[in-house]
Amino acid sequence: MRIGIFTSGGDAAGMNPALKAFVELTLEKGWEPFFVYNGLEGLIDGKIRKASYQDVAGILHKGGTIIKSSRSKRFYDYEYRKRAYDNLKKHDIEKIIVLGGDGSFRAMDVFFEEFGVSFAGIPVTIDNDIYGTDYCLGVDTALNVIRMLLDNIRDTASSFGRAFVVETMGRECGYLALVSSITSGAEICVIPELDVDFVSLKRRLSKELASGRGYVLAVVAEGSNKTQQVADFLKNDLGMETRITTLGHVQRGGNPTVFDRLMAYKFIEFALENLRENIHHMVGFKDEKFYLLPIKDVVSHKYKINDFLLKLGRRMTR
Ligand SMILES: Nc1ncnc2c1ncn2[C@@H]1O[C@H](COP(=O)(O)OP(=O)(O)O)[C@@H](O)[C@H]1O
Ligand SMILES: O=P(O)(O)OC[C@H]1O[C@](O)(COP(=O)(O)O)[C@@H](O)[C@@H]1O
Repeated sequence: MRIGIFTSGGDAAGMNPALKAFVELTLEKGWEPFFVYNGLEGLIDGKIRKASYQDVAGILHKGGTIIKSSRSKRFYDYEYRKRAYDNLKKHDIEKIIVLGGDGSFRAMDVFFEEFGVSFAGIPVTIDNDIYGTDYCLGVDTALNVIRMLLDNIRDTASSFGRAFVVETMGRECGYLALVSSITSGAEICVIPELDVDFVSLKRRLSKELASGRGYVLAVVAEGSNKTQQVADFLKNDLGMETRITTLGHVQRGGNPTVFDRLMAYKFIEFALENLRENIHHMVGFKDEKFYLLPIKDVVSHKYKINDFLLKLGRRMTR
């Protein structure tokens, strides 16, 4: 059997370990692994090549994706999806594994409906915002990168007695900011999922500053659109010298953590074990178990951060 794999949408650490696992486990099964380079764009352009052990040697520790990723405007048009299908047929590729987010899964589901190409989607995004899975590959590495950066910012914040507003990525989801706030001991956490009570915050932080607090760290999710507002609050209401740091794409890079490397193997193994005819599902990880969820269920629901984490985060909003 010939199986293709591609990486699509925002890259994340864990993609390379997953590619390595894919080649090794596919060859062990006596199947033929193929790489589609450059995501959906490469599928349209026929950038498809048989993969070998050599291709995946020495990549386990690398962030990003050695086969490149893309966002594709063309894939929204039937004409280009047909071209993509013809490319797969040319190589006799029967099934696909896609490493990406819900956008990529949606794209492949449309493709499945039109051409019947079975596929398994493995959730990979630093945002950890996909319905049906507690964990998306790459989020652990991103959180560790953010932790390191927040620790660095704390060093300078405390040295100067300043307030820092640190903006994380995450699109509309506050997961990265929330977990980072909790695990870095931030004083303020602002995410789209929680309301902020600036009056209570002022009361609490004024008291703390009066009794010796030397600096303030606020972590703000990009999706809340409140970075400037929080900075203005710290400057005007608390009278603090304030700086904004937007972490940006540094959060997407870095070598994958042990956890992401291990999870990459587990996700791929489960996907290959279940890559039957007519599969058009995501491999989810819930309550410590892998399972399959139809893509239509994934894309028709919104991911919700669990209540326990939200409860911990709420303390930093007031
Ligand atoms: N409804 C759709 N029909 C066709 N292609 C789609 C559809 N939705 C998403 N895509 C394709 O999937 C790509 C990846 O989606 P995107 O949201 O950018 O990333 P992610 O997979 O990380 O969520 C898009 O650039 C687009 O080419
Ligand atoms: O790299 P780009 O195109 O600037 O996109 C930035 C976005 O990609 C992400 O890093 C990852 O998002 P996806 O995994 O959904 O693609 C977001 O957190 C961020 O908002």
